[in-house]
Amino acid sequence: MTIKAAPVRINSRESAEALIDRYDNFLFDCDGVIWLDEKAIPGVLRTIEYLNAKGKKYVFVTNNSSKSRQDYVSKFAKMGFKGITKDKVYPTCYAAVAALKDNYKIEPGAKVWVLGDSGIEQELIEEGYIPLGGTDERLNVAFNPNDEILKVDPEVKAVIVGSTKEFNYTRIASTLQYLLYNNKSIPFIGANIDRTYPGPEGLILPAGGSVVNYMHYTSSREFLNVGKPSTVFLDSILSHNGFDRSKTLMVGDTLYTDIKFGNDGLLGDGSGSLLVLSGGTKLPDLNHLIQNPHSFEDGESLIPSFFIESLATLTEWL
Ligand SMILES: O=C(O)[C@H](O)[C@H](O)COP(=O)(O)O
Ligand SMILES: [Mg+2]
Repeated sequence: MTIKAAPVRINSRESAEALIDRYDNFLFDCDGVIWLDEKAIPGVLRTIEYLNAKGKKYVFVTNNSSKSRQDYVSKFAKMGFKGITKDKVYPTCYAAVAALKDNYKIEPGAKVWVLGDSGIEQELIEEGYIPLGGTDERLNVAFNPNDEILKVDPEVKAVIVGSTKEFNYTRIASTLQYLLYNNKSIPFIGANIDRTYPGPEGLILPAGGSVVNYMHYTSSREFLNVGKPSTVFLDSILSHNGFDRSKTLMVGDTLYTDIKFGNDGLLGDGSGSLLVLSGGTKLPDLNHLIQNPHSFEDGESLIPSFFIESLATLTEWL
């Protein structure tokens, strides 16, 4: 068994410069790294501008499925980030639709049931699929066992579940009908496994994985996780962008999604993960992991190569 070295703290000009020089490409998580809900984390924009000036390449990889790539383009622009185009943003609503085609060979034109926010619907429509469920207003009602919406449409070819702030019994019950239909034969795609995410005002909020796992439990069905730490997701991002794995760094705030993504994907020749403490993981959490890696499932794979207070701190040292 190999014991992973303790992460290196980026806390000097030399360590910050060495980190930036070492990597050509950066994968940035969003919630907890770039922003907390609708508020940009102070100073992060300056770090991105610094990387632009240095000619570094980067994309954003978020497990959040609530917004489409186009929505993210608008969100970045509103916060003052320049030149963030659709091809630089990888939310899991996009990854889920890619899985329909690549994993399940479901052709555009098919109907897909959605439990999740509008990002999934928008990405489905963009690829020529027909979303059902999702933000349909008929789901915003108190549960009624005679409701038409509980009747399965036999043309539905897959179910996608992701983050939603509209979680109610009518949505759960209607989604369950599809997951149980025809001997549980309709593919079940989950946008992520995140339990929580860091919201505004220091709030820790339920994330998409809590919705996905609710449906996993109630249906007794496994799901395909298309989000971080999926190596399929990572490989497709690296290949779309022509990023050399050994020169790429993953920057995130969650150990079991972001850091595992970078570590399992062997980024930076095995030293390609940077934890920021501006989101859901705090220093005591990291110390607890380092001291007790074996009390976590696959604990060694959760230990970052580097850590820093925030992405903004990187340029404060330069
Ligand atoms: O489902 C969610 O809400 C997401 O898991 C959560 O927002 C994490 O997103 P990320 O940190 O990957 O941007
Ligand atoms: Mg995050």
